[in-house]
Amino acid sequence: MSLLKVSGLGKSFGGVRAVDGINFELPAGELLALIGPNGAGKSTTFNMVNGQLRADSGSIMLNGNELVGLPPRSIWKLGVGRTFQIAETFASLTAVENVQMALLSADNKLLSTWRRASAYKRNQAIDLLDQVGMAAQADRPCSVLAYGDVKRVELAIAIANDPKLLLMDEPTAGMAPKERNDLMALTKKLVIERGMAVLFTEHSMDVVFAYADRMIVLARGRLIAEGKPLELRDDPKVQEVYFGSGKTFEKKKAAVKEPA
Ligand SMILES: Nc1ncnc2c1ncn2[C@@H]1O[C@H](COP(=O)(O)OP(=O)(O)OP(=O)(O)O)[C@@H](O)[C@H]1O
Repeated sequence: MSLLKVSGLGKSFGGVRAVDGINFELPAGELLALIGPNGAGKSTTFNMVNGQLRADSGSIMLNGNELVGLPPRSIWKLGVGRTFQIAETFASLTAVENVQMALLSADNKLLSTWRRASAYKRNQAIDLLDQVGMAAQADRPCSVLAYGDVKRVELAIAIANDPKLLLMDEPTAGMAPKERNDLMALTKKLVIERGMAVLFTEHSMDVVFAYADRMIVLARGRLIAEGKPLELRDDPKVQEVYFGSGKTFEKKKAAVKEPA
């Protein structure tokens, strides 16, 4: 049985069918990329899986539990984690304190009850930092860390609750190629070591081809293709909506920065 089974999932905003009856499965231990052009329905799909948006139709089963209709915290408790962007970490806290905060939250403890803040599960927090290669920088404030290192701390925070499924929304956005590869290699290592599944959106096709075990392609809310990335590269439907435009997302983004 797959860890995640999405069936007939749909969501409309007014007259726009943002997600139009999609089906896919994700087994444990797999890195699955969700790709598609702007407005394809990727974020809407993500937000339905983590409970921020309620689906209009369909089902999202995690290990036999229906997630549709549950609030985000219940979904998180059932084992769906997500990475948060840099702005959402506490930059003035040290790396280990950030992970300790995540452990507190996982244990349902409030900050006000955290009497000995610096002592709370410090060893466990250091162990999590060790898993992402950041133990040596545990006591440095996140504000002074390199961008790629902050991303590693974010990963440690995301795995503090021991998720079965980790959602990563554009994990490598804004990173240089070397940092991207390091982060995705680390993600792959965690997937293998922890038997965790990862669903991620990604604009860099290089990252998808190098690291995703499988990918699903959305266009206008519909799932138009799924399979191994290198097998889908030549799929005419994928080329038409994605590569066939002659523009990758990267080029599009670069074009925006160019003077008119
Ligand atoms: N809150 C909302 N209200 C109205 N329309 C929305 C809302 N959220 C998304 N949409 C519409 O739903 C469609 C899918 O949007 P979505 O953000 O899921 O796409 P995406 O694939 O994540 O795009 P991008 O790559 O640009 O982030 C789009 O037409 C978008 O305008």
